[in-house]
Amino acid sequence: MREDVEALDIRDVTANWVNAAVLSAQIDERIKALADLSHTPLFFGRLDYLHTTQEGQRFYIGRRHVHDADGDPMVIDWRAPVSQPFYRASRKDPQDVALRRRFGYTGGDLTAYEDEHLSDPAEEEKASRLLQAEIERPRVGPMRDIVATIQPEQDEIVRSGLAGSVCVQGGPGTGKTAVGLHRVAYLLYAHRERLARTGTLVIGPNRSFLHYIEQVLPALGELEVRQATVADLVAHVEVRGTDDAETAVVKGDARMAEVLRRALRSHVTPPAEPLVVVRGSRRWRIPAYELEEIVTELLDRDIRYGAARDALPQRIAHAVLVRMEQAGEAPDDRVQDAVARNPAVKAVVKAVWPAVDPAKLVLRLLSDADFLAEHAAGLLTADEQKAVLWAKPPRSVKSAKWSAADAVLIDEAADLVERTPSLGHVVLDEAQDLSPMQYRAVGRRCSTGSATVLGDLAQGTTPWATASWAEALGHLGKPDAVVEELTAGFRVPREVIAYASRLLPHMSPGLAEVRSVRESPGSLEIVRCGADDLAASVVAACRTSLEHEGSIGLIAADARVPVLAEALREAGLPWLSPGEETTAASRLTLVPASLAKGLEYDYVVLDEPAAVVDGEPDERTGLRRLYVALTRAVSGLTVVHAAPLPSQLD
Ligand SMILES: Nc1ncnc2c1ncn2[C@@H]1O[C@H](COP(=O)(O)OP(=O)(O)OP(=O)(O)O)[C@@H](O)[C@H]1O
Repeated sequence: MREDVEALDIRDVTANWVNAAVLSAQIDERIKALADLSHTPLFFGRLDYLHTTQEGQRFYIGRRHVHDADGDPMVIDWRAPVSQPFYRASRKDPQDVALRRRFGYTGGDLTAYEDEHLSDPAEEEKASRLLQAEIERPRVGPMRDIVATIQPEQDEIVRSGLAGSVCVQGGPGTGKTAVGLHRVAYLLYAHRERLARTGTLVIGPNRSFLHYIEQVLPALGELEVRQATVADLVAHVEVRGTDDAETAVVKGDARMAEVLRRALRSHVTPPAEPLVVVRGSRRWRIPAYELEEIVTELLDRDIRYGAARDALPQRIAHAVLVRMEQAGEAPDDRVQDAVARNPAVKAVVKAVWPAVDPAKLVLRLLSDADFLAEHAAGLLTADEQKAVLWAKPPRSVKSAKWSAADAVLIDEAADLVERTPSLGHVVLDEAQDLSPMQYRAVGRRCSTGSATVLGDLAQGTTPWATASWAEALGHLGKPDAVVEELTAGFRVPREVIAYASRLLPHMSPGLAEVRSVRESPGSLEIVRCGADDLAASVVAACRTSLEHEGSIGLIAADARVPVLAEALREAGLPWLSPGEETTAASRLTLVPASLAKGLEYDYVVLDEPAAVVDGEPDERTGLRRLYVALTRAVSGLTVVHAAPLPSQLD
């Protein structure tokens, strides 16, 4: 295929040099896309259909489509409809599949295969060893794709249609992130043209997380997907300030949207004076009550403040034209445009419907107690108003110490003034941590598209973390999204997840425990030491973990990170920070507990669980943070503690 593209002669098919340059750039892209990747085999599966239906057809399934010299398919793209039974067929529902074969590779070499004769009642169901080997394959570098081993319940989410939004609740390591990314790849395949026009976006909690997942889609051949944090989306101002929890909760509450709406609309002042337009020798007069009718009509219609402001001069001009017609004139559109641009009309618009800068509007709300009280009446209590008001009001938008929550308020105000363009599809990962106002900010970026919302209520660690998906989806503007639950755990071995799940009843009662698909006895070790030996014991545990292949994460309460960094330095153990790529030479990452969410390591050493819990403002958040830290390990977890373990782990 590559040689075919390389041999293309475009001299006779291009009309001019621009065409030629564009076409040859496209050809270069195609050649690049067809490059061999030494560790990525062309196919990972085979399906043989029963003779009765597909004439005994046999398909090889891979990451991309491959055809032979005659153009006949040799490998089918995993996203094509014919590939679907590879992921979905089962003994209960064989979907006409006689044989499903999975291929195993080591490096780029074919080293194993596994057969299932789905239509043979005599054959027993067995757990896939290739799946287990794939999960336990040591990790170096960023997250990998899972195309070869997507599970049936995951596949249903991956292939659900573009029209509907989906929300996935799933415990740690159930594959939510993987499913979300593969869904984007699937949607781009199934709706390529539409999404190329409207765009797709993946939203993650922080830079290091985005860095960790950024290679998955390119490895599947999808290079066009944007990635961002919520903060990136609302970067209208520079964020230099922070809020205490109480303030941030009020600022993130959906009631703030109504406060902003009222405050913005309060800028519209009913006209008190009539309008007089002079044209040539004639004067046209529109009385104040008629201007007011026009303004009221625009206010009542649900259009953006800015759009209404743009429409107002034409509405007024129309009223003038009606007067002209009544007087026997025959004005045309050009006259209407000229009237709309008349200085008298412009002056009315400026007085009645002034331009509003979103950041200035928020600045005033947070600085001016009376202005806030007027628009928050009946919405925010006196205490809540006090919580959001700045103690020392800044002088200008530039000098204000905006917080992350303020930036979201400005985004809301900006959208009230001018509609935020919507993308075709948005994937929102770690969604449980968003405030209602943040959900709204994401929601307006997919208002005419659809969303995939991924999260785990038990891992919510912000003071505003959502308590129910129904509520969150309401704020997102997708109340009809289907909520799916993933309960099979791929990352964390059974023993470790069972240990972490002891926390569930104390922090998120009612949520289902993850069922691990992997039994790995000996994967959990708990080491007790004296307070003076803690750092040394942690370093020793890291050394032991480093004897294994793969990545090692040392997770600790944020406050303990400097102490441990020093201990590692003294011991001569090099380490990385989250977001820095692990390599074969550098495999140990020192992870503050606040950044551990969404990440994973082959072996994890967890420093002093009690400190992780105590690092949070309340016990529930502390236990949730600990739950996140306890569920990052793929092959082994060593917990090292000097202080007593939190009693909920007993
Ligand atoms: N079907 C699968 N085949 C192979 N590996 C899988 C499969 N599903 C998930 N995994 C692996 O399990 C691990 C956890 O997946 P992922 O990070 O997507 O889970 P998550 O639900 O987002 O976890 P968390 O809640 O901790 O963020 C990853 O290494 C992923 O590649």
